[in-house]
Amino acid sequence: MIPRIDAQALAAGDPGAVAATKAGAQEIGFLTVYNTALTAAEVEAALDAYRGFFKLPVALKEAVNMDRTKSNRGWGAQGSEQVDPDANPDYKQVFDCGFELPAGHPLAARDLKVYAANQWPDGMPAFQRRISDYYAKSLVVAKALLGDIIAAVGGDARYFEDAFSAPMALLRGNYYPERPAWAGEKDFGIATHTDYGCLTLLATDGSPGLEVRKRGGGWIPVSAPPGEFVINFGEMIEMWTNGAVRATPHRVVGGDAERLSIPLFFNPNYDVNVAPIGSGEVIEAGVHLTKRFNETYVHLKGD
Ligand SMILES: O=C(O)CCC(=O)C(=O)O
Ligand SMILES: [Fe+2]
Repeated sequence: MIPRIDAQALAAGDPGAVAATKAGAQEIGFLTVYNTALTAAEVEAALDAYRGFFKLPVALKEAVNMDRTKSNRGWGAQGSEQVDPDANPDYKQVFDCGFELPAGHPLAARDLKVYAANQWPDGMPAFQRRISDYYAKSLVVAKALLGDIIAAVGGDARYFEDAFSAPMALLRGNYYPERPAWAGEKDFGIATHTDYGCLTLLATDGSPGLEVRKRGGGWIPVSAPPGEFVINFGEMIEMWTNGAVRATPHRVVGGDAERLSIPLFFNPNYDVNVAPIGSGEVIEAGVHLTKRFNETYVHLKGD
C-alpha cells in the first residue's frame, strides 16, 4: 500500500499523517501527497506548456537538443537516456531545466555541469515563464516536504539546514508517446531505475503507467491526478540517512495512450556531504549526481 498524505496535516505534526509518512518512506519508499502549495491549475498549466513544446516540429526541438552540449539542459530526444544498462534506451522524450547560480556565487567559479545554463526554445516566452514559475514553486514545496518527511522518520534536521541554498534541482517534462509498435521486452517509456538524488516531487496528467517495485517481487501501479503528487526518494538521501528512507526502483512500460509527467528531482548544493551521517566519510553530492548523469544520458556517456 502506498500511503496518501495530507501535506498540511503532516506539516502540522498530525500523528496519523506522521505515522503514515514514516511507514511509506521506510517501507515501500513511495507516498502520494495532496494539499500542497502547488494547485491543480498550476500543474495543468505546466502540463499544457510541456505538451505544446513536445508537439513542436522536430526542427524547433533540435534547436535546443541537449546532445549538442556537455550538459543536460533542453530537449532530450527519444533514445537519449538509458537508465538501465540491461534495457534499451528509453522511448520517452524529455525537456530538462535546472538551477542557475546567482552571479558571484562561490560555486559559479567551478563551471559545474549540474549548474549549466538553461536552454529555452526561441520565441516561446510563455513556455519559459510557465515552466520557470512552476520550477520556483516546486522547489519550495519539495524543500518543505523533505523537511517534514525527515522529521517523520526521526532524522536530525540539523544536517539538512543550509544544504539546499543552491539546489541541484532538475525539473523535467517527460513525454511518453503511445508505446511504439516496434517496442520489445527491452523497451520502456522509462526502464527500471532508482532516482539519483534526494526527493522526487512527481506530477502527472493523471493517466496510469508508473509502476513501483514491491519488495519481494511484483509491481504496484501508482497514479495521482494533477494537484496531487507522487513522492519518492533517491539514492543520495537513502545513503545520507543510512537507509531511513528508501530508494525504490520504478518504471513506465507504456501503453496505448500518450502520457505526460513532471518530476522535480530535488537535490542539495553541489558541495554538501551526503556520506552516511556519522560515518566520518566525505561524499560530495555533486560528485554522485554527475556520475549518475554521465552513466545514463547517452550523449554524456564516457564523460
Ligand atoms: O513518468 C513517471 O511517472 C515516472 C518518471 C520517472 O520515474 C523519472 O522521470 O525518473
Ligand atoms: Fe524515476
